[in-house]
This record gives sequence, structure tokens and C-alpha cells, in this order.
Amino acid sequence: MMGAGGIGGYYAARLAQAGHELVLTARGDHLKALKTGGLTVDYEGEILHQALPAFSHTELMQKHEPDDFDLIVIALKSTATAPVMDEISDWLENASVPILSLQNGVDNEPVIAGVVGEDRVLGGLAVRIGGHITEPGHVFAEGVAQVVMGAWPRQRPDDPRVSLLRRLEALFNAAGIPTTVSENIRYELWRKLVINNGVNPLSALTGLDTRSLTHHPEFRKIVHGMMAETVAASEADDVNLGPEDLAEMFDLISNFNAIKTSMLVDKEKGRPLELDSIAGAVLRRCETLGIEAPYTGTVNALLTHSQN
Ligand SMILES: NC(=O)C1=CN([C@@H]2O[C@H](COP(=O)(O)OP(=O)(O)OC[C@H]3O[C@@H](n4cnc5c(N)ncnc54)[C@H](OP(=O)(O)O)[C@@H]3O)[C@@H](O)[C@H]2O)C=CC1
Ligand SMILES: CC(C)(CO)C(=O)C(=O)O
Repeated sequence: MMGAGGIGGYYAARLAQAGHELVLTARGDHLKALKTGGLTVDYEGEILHQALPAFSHTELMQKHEPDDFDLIVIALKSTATAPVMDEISDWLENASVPILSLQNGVDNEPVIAGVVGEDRVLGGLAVRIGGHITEPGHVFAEGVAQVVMGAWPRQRPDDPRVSLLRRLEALFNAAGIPTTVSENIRYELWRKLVINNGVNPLSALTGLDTRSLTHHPEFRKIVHGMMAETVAASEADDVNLGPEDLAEMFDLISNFNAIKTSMLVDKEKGRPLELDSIAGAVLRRCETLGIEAPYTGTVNALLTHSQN
């Protein structure tokens, strides 16, 4: 599990609890705490504690070959995808281990595929989960915490990755992670981007959780506007989301727990924001398509300004 933070830490703890062997990567104080005290996850009052090997990426590359693993899961922030793939690209060369991304955004899998080739890439997303590091070694997580995964960019007829996906689906479900396989993972990633562009930047700007935003008389219109612009932007990737996706995603986030978004957590901790891979991804596609995206453009500009 590369990047065992809020999302990676939660799913790693569940898989380890079910008896799977895991190795975690992290850095800084969180890594130190994982090494000395193990990983502790508070999931809706249930405490999961696992003492698992934890390494920096340098240590990982010294101690292991990529094919020691059946699967590498990437749960880094998307700001770290390219630098980390760059760091481990020589190590990954000539290996065959598949890589599953569980990140928000629609541009992580192409970066991973650029290093290992599409045939080894599984796209994926963490759905209906909120999670973050509360203190080094400790993760808080909530929500039904599902996973959707699929062959990137979409499943081909006779795709050799299907048998692996079916095995992963079965073992994730058996570990208590409700998981489905999609034949069109890029479509699923775009649907998730609709939610993330709708609430993440605006929550980081206002300090409000997802429920406060979606039930606020003014902010809910901005959330809806940013979601609609994401739906429009999807055409640039030939995904072509429609009004039913917009309605479904707006309902989903309006009725989900009051989540402090990952971008708000990052803003409060003074860490880099996934703004370019969320709002930036939408704005670039809208520009290519020659369509306006005033809600996303405004919130993106205000948030960027507030960071300077
Ligand atoms: N959090 C949430 O509620 C949700 C998040 N997601 C998505 O899941 C992905 C992961 O998010 P989240 O779990 O919140 O992220 P976190 O920041 O909690 O976890 C990422 C971990 O990776 C570490 N890391 C970053 N760079 C390196 C590096 N070079 N070497 C070693 N470790 C590194 C981080 O350390 P450091 O802190 O030092 O940077 C951190 O511990 C994101 O794409 C996010 O958008 C999806 C659904 C919900
Ligand atoms: C909005 C939310 C919680 C939806 O799962 C999310 O993906 C995030 O905080 O990044």
C-alpha cells in the first residue's frame, strides 16, 4: 500500500485483518509511528490495530523486488503520483506486478501507465468514504467505504486483467470492503470527479463539510454548478456524462455523511492541494471544448489566491 494515509491506511487495515500480507509506505512522523507503534484505524468506533512492515520508498526498493507483491495499490495524493512514479520507475522496470490506483481524479492512471504500460494498470476509486490521519500512526475513517476497480482505461474483449480483477473483487469483499468491478472504470472515475469538483475546492475555501455545503441555500447552487461543469468537461475524454449522472452524484453527496473533504484536511494542515487534478482537470477540458466553466474558474482562482 503506497501512501498509507487516510484511504490507504483504512483499506490496508481491513485487508490485514482478513489475513492478507501487506507492506505500507509512508514518510515523516507518520512513517516513524507506523514502524514503532503500528497502524491504528478508528472506523466508526471500531478500532483496527495492525503491526505491518512500513517503509519509505527508498527502503522499499532496497528490501523488495516489485514482483514480491501480487499487487501494488497507490493511495497517494494525486500531487504525488508523478514524482513517486518517477522515483520508482527503474525499480518497476522488467517487473510484472499490476498497479491499482485508488486516487481521486482522472489523470493518475495515465501517469502510471506511462511508466509500466496500460496492461498492468487497474483504475480504481474509493467511494463513500471519508478518512484522514488524525495523528502519526492513527487514521480515522467513516462511510461504507466501497471500492470500484477496473481495467484501465476500459475493459477490452478477452482482457487478461479480468481474472485478476475478479480475484481482487472476491478477496476485498471477503475482507469487508464492498467492491465491484466496472468494465468502464474511466466513466466511474469521471462520476467521482463530479463529486470531488463539486465539493472539495469549495470546502477548502469555506471550511465547510459536504453536508453543510450541499444543504446551504447559496453554496448548494455553486456545488451544483461545479458538478454540471464537470459533466460537460467529460466530453473531452469521450466519457459523455449526462443529466442523470449529475442528479445521481448531487443526491449521493447531499445524502452522505457530513464529511470534511480531503482537500479541506490538506488546507488545514498546510499541505499541497489536489486542486490541479480536480478543478484544473475540469478547466483544461472545458478550454479544449471551448466551453465556459465560470463556477469552477471562480472557485479555483479564489482558492489558488488564498494559498499564496
Ligand atoms: N481522504 C478522503 O476522505 C478521501 C480521499 N480520496 C482520495 O484518495 C487519495 C488518498 O487520499 P488520502 O488518503 O486522504 O491521502 P493522505 O494524505 O491521508 O495519505 C497519503 C499518504 O502518502 C504519503 N506520501 C506522500 N508522498 C509520499 C512519498 N513520496 N513517499 C512516501 N509517502 C508519501 C503522505 O505523506 P505526507 O502527509 O507527508 O504527504 C500520506 O501519509 C487521494 O487521491 C484522495 O483524493 C478518495 C476518497 C475519500
Ligand atoms: C468528498 C469525498 C469525501 C467523497 O468520498 C472525497 O472523495 C474527498 O474528500 O476527497
